[in-house]
Amino acid sequence: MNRICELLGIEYPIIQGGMAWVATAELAAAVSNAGGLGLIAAGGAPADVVREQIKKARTLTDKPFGVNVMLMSPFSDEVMEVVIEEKPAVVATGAGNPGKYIERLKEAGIKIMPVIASVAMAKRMEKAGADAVIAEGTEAGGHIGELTTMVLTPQVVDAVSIPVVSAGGYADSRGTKAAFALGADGIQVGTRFICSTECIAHENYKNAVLKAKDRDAVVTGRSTGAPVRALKNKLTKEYQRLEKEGASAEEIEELGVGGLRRAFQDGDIENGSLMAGQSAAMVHEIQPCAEIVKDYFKDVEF
Ligand SMILES: O=C(O)COc1ccc(-c2c[nH]c(CNC(=O)Nc3ncc(Sc4ccccn4)s3)n2)cc1
Repeated sequence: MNRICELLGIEYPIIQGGMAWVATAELAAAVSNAGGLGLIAAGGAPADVVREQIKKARTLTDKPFGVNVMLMSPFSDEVMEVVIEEKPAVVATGAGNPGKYIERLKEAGIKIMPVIASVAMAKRMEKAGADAVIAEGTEAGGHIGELTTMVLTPQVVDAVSIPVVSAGGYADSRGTKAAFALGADGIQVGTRFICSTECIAHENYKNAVLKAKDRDAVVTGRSTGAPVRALKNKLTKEYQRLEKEGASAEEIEELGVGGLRRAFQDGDIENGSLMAGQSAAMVHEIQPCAEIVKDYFKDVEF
């Protein structure tokens, strides 16, 4: 039995990435109904919004689903309180160290799967009691680490004995086979699910992903210590100009605030932050989640 399927009680060892603004209850429920594990993104939302999303997901699926808590959010403490009360099957975390929450999450019977971008962090999370780790390579969209999926995954597999989910750059079943060859127990996918029928991202955002070419998912913010991968547009060019001129972190941050909302809600594909990973160039159609999940496991033994 596949260790991720066993741990989470799911049919396919695929997790939908908890992308801020993009991963709503509708998307998470669709992926869970398709046999994977859907994650509701807490993103930067306040606790009551997350509670309402969990309740909504419960009306849309009776399969396991989770919540992805972005630890850079100013609301992360109160969001975690709601998660401990509402008890979704799983909590994934991003952009930080969930160590201080792990004991109470375990007491609540919730599985914990932190995203990590280094071997040291993977070891720290195993020691802290995580049930699995999501090793995310720099190919991923959004806030990223420096190591590629190809070298991070096998090193994390060698470093910990808990199940490893590999994330970053997975676009089709060739990637799934590669992930298993690298020793992973499952994969996490974000970008391709933006182009799912059930995702409520603006059509312009989805079309920008469909149009992306191999080098269009660029990184900004390395100079401020918060590297973020998004599709090349006026905003990323402005970011890169400021960074080249040695602008302050505040000036650069200022540019990014509201970037995700402008892209996701307003469909402003020039001034919005079109967060997406390098797999965008391999996404060619908008499909229902059920078709996407099946495609990742076409002719794949697990
Ligand atoms: O050492 C520590 O304390 C923590 O170390 C870590 C360092 C990095 C990570 C990490 C890397 N990737 C992830 C999971 N992915 C993400 O968290 N991706 C994200 N995308 C958009 C986000 S919201 C945002 C908006 C503007 C600027 C930055 N972020 S968060 N976590 C996790 C832990």
